Amino acid sequence: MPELIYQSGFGNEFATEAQPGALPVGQNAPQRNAYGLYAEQVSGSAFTAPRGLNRRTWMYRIRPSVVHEPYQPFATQTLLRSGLFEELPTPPNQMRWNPPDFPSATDFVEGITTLGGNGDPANQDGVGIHLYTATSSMSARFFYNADGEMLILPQQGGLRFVTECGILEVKPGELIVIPRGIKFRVDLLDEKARGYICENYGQPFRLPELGPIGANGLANSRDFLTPVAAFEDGEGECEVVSKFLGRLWSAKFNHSPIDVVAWHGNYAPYKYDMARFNCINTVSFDHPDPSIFTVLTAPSHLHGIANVDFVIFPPRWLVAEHTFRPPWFHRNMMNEFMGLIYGEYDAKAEGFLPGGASLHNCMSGHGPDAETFARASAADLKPQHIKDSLAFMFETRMVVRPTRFALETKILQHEYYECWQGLKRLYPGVEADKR
Ligand SMILES: O=C(O)Cc1cc(O)ccc1O
Ligand SMILES: [Fe+2]
Repeated sequence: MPELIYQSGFGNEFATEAQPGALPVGQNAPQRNAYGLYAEQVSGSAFTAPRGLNRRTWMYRIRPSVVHEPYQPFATQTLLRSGLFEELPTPPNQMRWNPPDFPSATDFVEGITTLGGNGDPANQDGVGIHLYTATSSMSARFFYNADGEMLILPQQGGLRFVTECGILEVKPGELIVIPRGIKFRVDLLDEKARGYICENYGQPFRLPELGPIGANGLANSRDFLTPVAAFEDGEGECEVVSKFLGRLWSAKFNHSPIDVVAWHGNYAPYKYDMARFNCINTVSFDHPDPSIFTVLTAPSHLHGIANVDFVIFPPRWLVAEHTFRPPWFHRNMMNEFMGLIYGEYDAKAEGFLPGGASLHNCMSGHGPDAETFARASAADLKPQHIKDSLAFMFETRMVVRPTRFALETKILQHEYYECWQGLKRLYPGVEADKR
């Protein structure tokens, strides 16, 4: 496969054609399109959304999207769940999971396993939080999600996304976002694949405001990559799976839905290499709230309160003076789901594994484990490089309600709470002086 070509910039107005002259000039809907293509607009926002938030793409395709047989319920039982997430009561406990095993002969869609979520796709509010494991490519199956966009984080194994807008490849350390409704197929680049998905039912992810940081920094717009047009002229039978109001549906197509020869617009998949994140942090003392590490934010209707923030803890230098450097003890209004792409997270000495996950919900106390607390309280505060580690957080406004699977699976660590039980009373300071 030749090296893939991408267009750069977050939410740009892109224009791309896989055959010369396929894109009309000066208008969107000519009476007849070049090559006998059909024009189709895909809107990712209301027609009337303000300019800066308006998202739409014009596609020039071999057949319009409407040409298919009716959708039927998807026959395979999967562990994919959606809001309202009411399978079981949500305990206020801190929770942590080991990485999931790899099942055999499961593709990306069949292998999506929901750990929890909040809100309701019917209200376009909230998130679904999933793990995926895959051991086979999707071949003649395609997928689209009408319930939300999907931010996908490979943790093991590379993935090729063959989408209506073109082809993207991602490996662990990169993220990919597939907008609501865009069809795609996932092919494996390695034998096995595993990772995380944040399904965002709400307003699309955008770059956070930078405020006093200035015009540059954190995730820079030019590092987001969108594919160029690429199409399949496939006339064979295939299946399109739709996630619609929390359920999976399946329809027969007599052609590949990846038949977009040209497109222009600002509604398209994108990827980002998290190694490009320009990490900003203290050069004096204490450390800022983890919102300083926000890569992307999806706002809610409440000003300043995200439906979900995507935050990373990338390799960086710790230089804070007279400071307890790991995450402090805390309780939050927001709800924190964390995962680990590789390495070790600086708040946990052990037990939080690459491919695993943790959940600390509204007002549930958490922070460094006893071993980390002891070590960091006594550490020699010379500059320290956190390298080879990438943790992330989906920080969301509403309580993340675990699924039945999440609460009953053997990968749930029932002993998680023990990691804090060694935090002995130090008051009135005699022991503290000795530590
Ligand atoms: O809980 C966590 O590990 C994430 C986190 C890190 C930090 O430095 C401060 C707050 C916070 O929620
Ligand atoms: Fe936290």
